[in-house]
Amino acid sequence: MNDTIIDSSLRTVEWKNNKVVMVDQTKLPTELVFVEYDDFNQVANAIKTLVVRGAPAIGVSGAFGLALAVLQSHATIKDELLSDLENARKILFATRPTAINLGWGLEKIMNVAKSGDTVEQIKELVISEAKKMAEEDIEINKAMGKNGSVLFDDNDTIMTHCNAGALATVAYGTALGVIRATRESGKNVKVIATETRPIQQGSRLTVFELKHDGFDVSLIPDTAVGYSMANGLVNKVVVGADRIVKTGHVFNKIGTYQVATMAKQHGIPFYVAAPLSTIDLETKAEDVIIEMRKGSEVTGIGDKKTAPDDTNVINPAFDMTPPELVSGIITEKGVAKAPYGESIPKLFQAN
Ligand SMILES: CSC[C@@H](O)[C@@H](O)C(=O)COP(=O)(O)O
Repeated sequence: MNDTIIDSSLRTVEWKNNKVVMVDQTKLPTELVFVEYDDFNQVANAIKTLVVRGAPAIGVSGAFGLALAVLQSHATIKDELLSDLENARKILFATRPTAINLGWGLEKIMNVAKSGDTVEQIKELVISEAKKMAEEDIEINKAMGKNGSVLFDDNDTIMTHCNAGALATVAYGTALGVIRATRESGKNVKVIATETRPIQQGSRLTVFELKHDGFDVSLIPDTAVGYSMANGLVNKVVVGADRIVKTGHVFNKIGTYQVATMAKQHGIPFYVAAPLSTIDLETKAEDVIIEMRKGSEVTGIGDKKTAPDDTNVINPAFDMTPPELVSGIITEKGVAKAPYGESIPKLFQAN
């Protein structure tokens, strides 16, 4: 680990001197490395290879990718610039299919671009909107944290899965934002983080950022979720989400469904924290695409092989948790409870 100071000003992704700067999450927890991009194709590759990951963080990264695309374009008229942007949008959009925030961020920027008249004006509009989205992400996470903190009590031990933390957002986090806000409200909480095989976002990222932040955090293998719940080691769960549909079906990191099912079995409240930008009012649960990733993530850990050659692998990156397992959905506009078909649309009316 280099000696870069990690403090509350650390941004997972940001715009600096007409470049996109990101924490390279593939290097954590051993090295804190920042990468700098001036080409939207590099941003697309960073999203695809998980240099940057987490639904809100890839939403903002997509927006910054389009901000680079306006700077890269040689267009002299509006239509040419919009066509260059559309080309970049498609490349960025094709990187990862499940988290809706990516498409949301790209669409937001495209709409802003279309509202401009001249090439110069569009360039300014796109860059300032992308920067605004990054700043708003932090505000939204803090509002979400505050709304969620009332659901947690002094001395709770909270389980979380994957990384829905500062590193999955621009800063502060969604599920970990709720945990941070709970502590900021004066309550003492402990955290149990699942390892989250195969890419280990739990051990590499969640434990890294919570330890850095001075939390009492314990790491468990994914296989110890049932043990922890059955033995009274945990009394609440909060996770993030990559997409939530109108019916309250939650798409999140693979393994979330197992955690939620086990929580139901033990009468442990299971909460989901996500911004409104993660909610998809249009798509039906059965139509959401689950990203399937390469088998080598499962047949090895890093460079070390852990399965025989030519092993068949099924490696879905996300799963779906049905609404009957979800105790509440925490957003920046309030907490939705079942029936979600009614409470989720109401969150948008409050907007
Ligand atoms: C706040 S993002 C939602 C998370 O809970 C989680 O599913 C996640 O980190 C996203 O997966 P990832 O594959 O790491 O991009």
